[in-house]
Amino acid sequence: MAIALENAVETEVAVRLEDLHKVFGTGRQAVTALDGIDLAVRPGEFVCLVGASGCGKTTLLNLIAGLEQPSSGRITLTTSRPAVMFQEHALMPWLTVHRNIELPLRLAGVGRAERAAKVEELLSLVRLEGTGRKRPHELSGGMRQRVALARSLASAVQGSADGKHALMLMDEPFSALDAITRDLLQAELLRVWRATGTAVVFVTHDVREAVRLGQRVVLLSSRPGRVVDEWDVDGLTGSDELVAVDTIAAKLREVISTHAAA
Ligand SMILES: Nc1ncnc2c1ncn2[C@@H]1O[C@H](COP(=O)(O)OP(=O)(O)OP(=O)(O)O)[C@@H](O)[C@H]1O
Repeated sequence: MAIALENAVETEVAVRLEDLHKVFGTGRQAVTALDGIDLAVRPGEFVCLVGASGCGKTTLLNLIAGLEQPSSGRITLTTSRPAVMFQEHALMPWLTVHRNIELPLRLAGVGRAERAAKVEELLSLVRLEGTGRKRPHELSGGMRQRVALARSLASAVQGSADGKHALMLMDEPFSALDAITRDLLQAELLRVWRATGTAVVFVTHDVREAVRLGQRVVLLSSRPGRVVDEWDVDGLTGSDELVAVDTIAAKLREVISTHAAA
């Protein structure tokens, strides 16, 4: 069980998971959430994790983020400390948008002038110019998630200032939004991802979202979570994209029904 930080330039892997296990509780109460996960993510790669509810997607992100410790196995990050974005925006309600976004920079000891410039840049990147003085409750749900995205980017990009690759871990960040807002934010995320070159591990139970966003889709089985299959979906459009969605959704249904019958 180890989380190793290595020099990014020496390897083409941003994240490597080797035979990762996670068991919650002990004895008869024990729940095996993850049962031997092997996965590698390249620098700048966008990987989507899909799977049925309870298959361990969030647990996997928490392990990569260092919020939980693995029961066994190895996690290697060549990146700076990963930035995390959850379904709930988790903004500080008493802070303005500007203050929320600059928080990771402040914690990293970045000077005032540089912080201000960076926040302006990030606000423009997520198309929220002019909202810096507002507080979260004055914004729509979609705008709040944009602020959360900007804050995660601040954290990811700041961490990568030392020359390491950036990594963002996203746990169903758009699932609480209405379909139109979700669609817009997916497009925004892709634009921002291309602009920043950060690696992304994105958890969703929505296969369509996974195929639209990801370069690679990884399917996890349910309890215990294992990697069942993966698909290269980079650059698919039109009918190819629809075929990929159908194929992955069929496999997901199969995994769910196998689990239900077990
Ligand atoms: N802190 C914990 N203590 C005990 N069991 C846990 C804990 N966290 C997760 N689990 C269990 O581990 C399994 C995986 O949970 P996890 O939240 O990672 O799944 P998930 O795929 O993210 O689910 P969902 O899609 O519903 O969010 C579940 O059976 C869950 O009950």
